[in-house]
Amino acid sequence: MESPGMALSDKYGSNNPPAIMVRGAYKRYNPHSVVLRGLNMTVPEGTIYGLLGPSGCGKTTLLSCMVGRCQIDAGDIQVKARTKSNIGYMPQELALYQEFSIKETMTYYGRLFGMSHKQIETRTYELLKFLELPHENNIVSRLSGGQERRVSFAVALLHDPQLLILDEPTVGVDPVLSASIWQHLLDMTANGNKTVVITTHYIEEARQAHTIGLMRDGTLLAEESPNQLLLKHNCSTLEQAFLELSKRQTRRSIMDREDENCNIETYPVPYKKPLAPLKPDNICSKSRILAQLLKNFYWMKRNIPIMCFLMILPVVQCYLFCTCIGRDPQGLKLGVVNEELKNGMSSCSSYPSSGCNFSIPLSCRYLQNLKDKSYKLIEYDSLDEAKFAVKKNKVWGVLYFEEGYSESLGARIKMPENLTERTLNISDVNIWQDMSNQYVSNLLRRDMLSRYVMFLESVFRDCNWPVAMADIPIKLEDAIYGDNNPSFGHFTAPAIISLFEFYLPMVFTVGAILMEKMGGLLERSLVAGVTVTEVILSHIVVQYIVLSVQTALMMLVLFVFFDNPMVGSLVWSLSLLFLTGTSGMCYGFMVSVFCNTDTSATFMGLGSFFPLAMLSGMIWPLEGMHWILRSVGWILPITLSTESFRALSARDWSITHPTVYKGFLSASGWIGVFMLVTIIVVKKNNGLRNVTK
Ligand SMILES: Nc1ncnc2c1ncn2[C@@H]1O[C@H](COP(=O)(O)OP(=O)(O)OP(=O)(O)O)[C@@H](O)[C@H]1O
Repeated sequence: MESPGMALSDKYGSNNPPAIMVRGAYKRYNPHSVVLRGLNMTVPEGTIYGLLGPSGCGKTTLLSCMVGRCQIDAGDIQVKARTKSNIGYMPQELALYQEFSIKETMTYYGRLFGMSHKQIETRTYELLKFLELPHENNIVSRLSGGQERRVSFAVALLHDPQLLILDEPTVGVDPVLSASIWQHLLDMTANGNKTVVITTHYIEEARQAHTIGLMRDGTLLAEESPNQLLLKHNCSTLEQAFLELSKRQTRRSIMDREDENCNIETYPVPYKKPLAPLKPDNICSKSRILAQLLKNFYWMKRNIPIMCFLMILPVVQCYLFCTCIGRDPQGLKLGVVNEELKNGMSSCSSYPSSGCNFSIPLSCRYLQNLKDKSYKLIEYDSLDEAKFAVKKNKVWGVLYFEEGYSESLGARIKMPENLTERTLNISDVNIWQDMSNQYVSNLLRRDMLSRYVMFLESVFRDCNWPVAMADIPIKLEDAIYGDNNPSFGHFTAPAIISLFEFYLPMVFTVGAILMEKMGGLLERSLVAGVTVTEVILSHIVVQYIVLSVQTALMMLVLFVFFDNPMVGSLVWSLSLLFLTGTSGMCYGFMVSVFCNTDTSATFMGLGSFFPLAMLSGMIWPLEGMHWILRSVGWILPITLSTESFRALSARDWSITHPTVYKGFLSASGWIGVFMLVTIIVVKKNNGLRNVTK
């Protein structure tokens, strides 16, 4: 049986060579969804080819394969306009940057096609006039649906391509304009140089096409000129002809199924090697990179609030981190039961705060020391009452001084020979604590001990005894690295900056790539000839500009305003941060090739953020983790770089120190891993393809 599309030129006697030839094309998205089933199609050069068929029959898929958006699994597609810049493609989705003005849109695509400023200007003027579009400064998102569609059409016509592939260009366009669009297409093809393939749902308007391909279930039912089609099937409308052919196809497939000997059409196994996609003119072109950069800057110009947010976010995070985390709690409440002040003795305020007198309540001097450290002391009459207050969470602990505390302490210090166990007990300060909060309880213990030593030293000083005798016999000398009184912030500041340095570029990259992927924008640019290399290069340029500002601001906040230690080489520190930022950006590329929606990217981003933050030794030293988790932690992207940054900032170790260079190696290694995975997936998907429509 003759297959439509196989012998078109014979049937029509057309001398035109084919501009597009499809032979035995098979395509499926998954095993249960075969979209093209051995389709044959011939588009003669210099003609309009109307591709008609019900929704879901595979028209868009076929056009996508023609322009290289996706690849067929088997068969052959030959497109005469070999390079992408000779093709004008209008996808079904609008695929326009909503924030751009019409002029910016035209400039971007014009630059992509290597047009000069003057050429873009002239062509934009012509197309705006012809398509009855509003002024070029209008923003795309503020146009009506039909106007947006016309802008999309104008983009496809902009560089006056040899082959126009239009997926439903007349949807939402009024009949008058639709007629003039068809007239324009007829004029274009009149001299036989330009070819148009067009899909439309308005079957009757396709009567103006030179050839009509009626498509159903992934094959062509017929491929004829409109008149021949009507004559052959004795119909007055194309719609009737299509119905007639559909009925025949349905009858045939029922008969095929009933006939045991019939070869039921199966998917070709093994697949033939798919065709290479249409190539751009070259892998990397200056004009296309410039166009990409231009587009990125247009985007930034139109999204100033987002850009400000991206700059301010790390500053605010660092500020909040330094002010909220790592500082000692202030004004903690402690209960006091002081039996020394009972039995008619007045309050602490009536006793001197110095002197070498053990018959006045020395407990008051110790308590004063605690008050000086911002503790709030609440007096209770009995120990039971005070302990109850701890249980009721009114105080964090209770200090108990027995009657005769000061005399017993004096006796203990002077060590008389008849010192009894009882005297020793009375000279103790008894403390009960709420230990449910590890950080607060440890802090209380630290302060109560250090303040006790200070108190004893002051007593020894007043009594003219050697002050050193009051201290425990351990001498903490000056710190070799870091501050003598390090704060938690000193430990975490390098981790915070590494974490932000990794995640901010990741978020920015995923946001930028997904925005383009989801709206079909990236695919339109890829069809227009942009290469993945160019997309990545132009993104890197913009990313580095943003990252430089973010890094400078974070460094200012963390190391200048909040004075966290930064004693090492600024050049190496910044280099390490940029390397970490680059690995974050590459991670972003990887996430964007795996994810097609914001939601999946958010899950992937969040899903990796928390384990990374926990396991990278950012909040807690790695030595405190279970050895298995510690081993995992060491190989994560920011662990070694954080350690390296700590070594640089707090210890001024040189690049030759293993801790420092391992950070650089780790960040570089991760860049390699992320990019390798990205490239593999991109190659597998034939570009940064979106599997959604
Ligand atoms: N990315 C994809 N992944 C999986 N299935 C897809 C994908 N794109 C299209 N399909 C399926 O392939 C079939 C053909 O879709 P296609 O968009 O090519 O049809 P169409 O003829 O252009 O339809 P319409 O006229 O409604 O645009 C549909 O069943 C659709 O669900």
